Amino acid sequence: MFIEPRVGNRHQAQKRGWIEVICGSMFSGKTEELIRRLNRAKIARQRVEIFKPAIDTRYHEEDVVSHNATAIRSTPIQFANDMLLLASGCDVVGVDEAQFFDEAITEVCVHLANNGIRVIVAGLDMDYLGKPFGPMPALMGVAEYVTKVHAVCVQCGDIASYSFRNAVSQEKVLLGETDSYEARCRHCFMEGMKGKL
Ligand SMILES: Nc1ncnc2c1ncn2[C@@H]1O[C@H](COP(=O)(O)OP(=O)(O)O)[C@@H](O)[C@H]1O
Ligand SMILES: Cc1cn([C@H]2C[C@H](O)[C@@H](COP(=O)(O)O)O2)c(=O)[nH]c1=O
Ligand SMILES: [Zn+2]
Repeated sequence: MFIEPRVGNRHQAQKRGWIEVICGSMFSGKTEELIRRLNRAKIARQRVEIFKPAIDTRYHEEDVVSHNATAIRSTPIQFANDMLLLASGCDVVGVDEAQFFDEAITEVCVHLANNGIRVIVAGLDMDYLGKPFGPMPALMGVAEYVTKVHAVCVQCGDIASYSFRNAVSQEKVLLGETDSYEARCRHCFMEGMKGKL
């Protein structure tokens, strides 16, 4: 489990920022882990702002909601740059579904962290083809802490790192749940892809 780093006495007067990335497949617990960290920050009376891409309205217009129905209020935004203004004056910034944001998100997160903000970003590391998703590799590169979480393969029960798409669509972006996707291990993902290629 991720434990918040303690800032030593020498730095207590000075606000220090950093970047945390939570990545993995669909159903791996990224959103639950993001909400857990943000709730702990709120308990510590830190000022928290949470953002999600405006396109992700699957469960709720505004809340970030996990597949297990845990939820936290957020601000839907269209562009990563929107965070710069909205996050001013806060201690912690949380971002869900980061894979859907434009490439500018990396620079924005670096800017916020350089200005003393703890930035926690959750997102899919791979798309339905098993390829790196959008800005996630760049975000992992600039992060101090990267946590990869795993789902359970619905085919064999092993740990799952892949999001297998059942729906017939080749669009990179296709919002969905268990109706369109399955968490799968490498072996079961490759087996499923054989039938598609
Ligand atoms: N195949 C699966 N493996 C693990 N958890 C699953 C699976 N299918 C559904 N879940 C549920 O999804 C929850 C995690 O949801 P969430 O945090 O929203 O994941 P993510 O944001 O990574 O998609 C789990 O606690 C569990 O209740
Ligand atoms: C693999 C993959 C997923 N998506 C969509 C499907 C869901 O709406 C989100 C992921 O949500 P989660 O919180 O991680 O479960 O992304 C997509 O658009 N394209 C893909 O390749
Ligand atoms: Zn499997």
